[in-house]
Amino acid sequence: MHKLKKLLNVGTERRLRNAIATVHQFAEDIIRSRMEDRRRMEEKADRREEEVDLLSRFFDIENVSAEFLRDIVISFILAGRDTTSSALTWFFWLLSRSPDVEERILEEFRAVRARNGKNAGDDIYSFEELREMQYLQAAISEAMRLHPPVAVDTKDCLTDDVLPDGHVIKKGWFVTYITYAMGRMENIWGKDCREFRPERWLDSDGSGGNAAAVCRQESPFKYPVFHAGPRICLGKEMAYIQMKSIAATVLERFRMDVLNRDSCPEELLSLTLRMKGGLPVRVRPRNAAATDERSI
Ligand code: HEM
Repeated sequence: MHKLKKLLNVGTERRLRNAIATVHQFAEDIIRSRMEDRRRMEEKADRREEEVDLLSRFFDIENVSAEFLRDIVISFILAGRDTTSSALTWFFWLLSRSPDVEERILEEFRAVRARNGKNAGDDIYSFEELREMQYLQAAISEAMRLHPPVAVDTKDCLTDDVLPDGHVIKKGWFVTYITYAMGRMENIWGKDCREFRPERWLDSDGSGGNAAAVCRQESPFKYPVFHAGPRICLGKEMAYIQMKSIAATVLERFRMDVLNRDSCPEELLSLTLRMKGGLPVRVRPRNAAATDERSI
């Protein structure tokens, strides 16, 4: 039926075609506006290397086509936006139920600020300072173990194959792995697999302000949150930097009181694992009176 609908451009196929056109237009507008910025900067001879953004770097590829640029923009928006926001939503919810974890994260901020001769709230954290935040890295990794942004992933087999464990796969079959289930399996993560325990990621337990504790890099085949093998997520490092930067900036300045934190939010499985209804929170500046607050 869908082939007929496509030929006649009716029903769901018509809606799909219109939706694709909207997405393409959105991406093309971003490219046009970036190209104009770049032209203006070049006219003013004001193009500093460190200010060249990711998209502009693709402009420099020889014979790059308009379609290629458009698809790059769409890939990065689809792959990089909903994933990190899903991870942070679940992270903030888990944190609201684990005040001891939050306190350890705040302790880490204080230690990083002190090491770099700064005070809380001075300016946003530098790339190097974010790297030093190994406990925060562990807490975010642990949140994504329990609530992976890409909870289910499916591959289409191009030729007959045999998996390492001997399973035969035929051309055209779909193979699905469920990252969500793998993150909660006792034989992978141990008896406390359902607990939110960032310490499981640290090479030493790091308690008592031990700055040497390092967040372990798990095998992607044990922790396929970013997929594994040759098609592993290209934005993994960028994703950690973004998430740590947002978590650090928000948590250092604000207290996030999650409303209904004792009820478990409903999970919505789409391309990413979303939280039904979002995460309503009451925000107030740290160290401010309880009355000075906003709900969002
Ligand atoms: C918490 C955040 C993120 C998670 C959990 C995540 C997860 C994943 C997963 C599971 C895949 C494999 C999809 C598949 O092949 O079926 C993937 C691919 C990809 N991701 Fe991410 N991602 C995240 C953030 C980002 C960011 C921020 C970017 C870029 C700005 C990005 C760019 C990409 C790209 C380009 C691919 C395709 C790689 C390829 O097919 O060779 N991702 N990601």
